[in-house]
Amino acid sequence: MLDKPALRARLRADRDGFAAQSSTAILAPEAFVERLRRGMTVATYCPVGSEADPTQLAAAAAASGCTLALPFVVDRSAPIRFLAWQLGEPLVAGPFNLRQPQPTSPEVAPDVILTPLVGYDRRLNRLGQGAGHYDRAFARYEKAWRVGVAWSVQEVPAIPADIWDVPLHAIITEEGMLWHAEK
Ligand SMILES: Nc1nc2c(c(=O)[nH]1)N(C=O)[C@@H](CNc1ccc(C(=O)N[C@@H](CCC(=O)O)C(=O)O)cc1)CN2
Ligand SMILES: Nc1ncnc2c1ncn2[C@@H]1O[C@H](COP(=O)(O)OP(=O)(O)OP(=O)(O)O)[C@@H](O)[C@H]1O
Repeated sequence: MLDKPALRARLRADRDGFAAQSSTAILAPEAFVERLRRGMTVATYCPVGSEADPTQLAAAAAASGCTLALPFVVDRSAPIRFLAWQLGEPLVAGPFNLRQPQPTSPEVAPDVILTPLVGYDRRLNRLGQGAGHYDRAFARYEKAWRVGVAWSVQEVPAIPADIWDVPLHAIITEEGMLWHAEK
């Protein structure tokens, strides 16, 4: 099995290749929308490069009366903070080519975390950027519903999991939603 750095390099290249020739979008599956409730806080993200675009999921959450939030990071080592944000509200340039909310936006606790990822497997293990930002956020907000968002080309047979890796509850791709119904 490839180690995490080798798998990341290969999957980033696969994702770039897929995004360059594809014009599909990720739509909000019914099973996702059904779980949303008015007043929930849903953390989305602004895609960078060839990452899957969660805009339709965020729009469905806003339409269901949820409050949106975006991750805010300062560097590799400091944890993510989720800051309140509304669709269309201006963003500022951050590290790693990210676009982030104004740092003065209020911090919020997410009930649903739409999570970017580099790779996933059908057991809902996730491979991220390697900074541990989301793994640490999952440990802090352990009750949140963890939903990975990806292109289907990012699926691999098995992600090598470390002890701190927290599996997802669901993964949404352009092909639909993969999840285990108990959570
Ligand atoms: N769109 C988006 N927002 C996000 C993340 C993410 O993965 N995607 N994060 C997830 O944790 C957090 C930011 N953390 C990050 C940590 C490391 C790198 C990083 O190492 N990027 C590579 C380039 C990746 C590529 O080529 O695709 C780099 O800068 O070399 C990026 C983001 C919060 N916001
Ligand atoms: N709960 C945690 N508390 C503190 N450090 C953590 C925690 N979870 C992960 N880390 C640290 O984060 C680093 C990166 O982990 P890993 O390579 O698994 O990241 P990843 O799965 O790519 O995901 P992501 O960066 O998106 O969370 C590791 O050095 C690990 O020690």
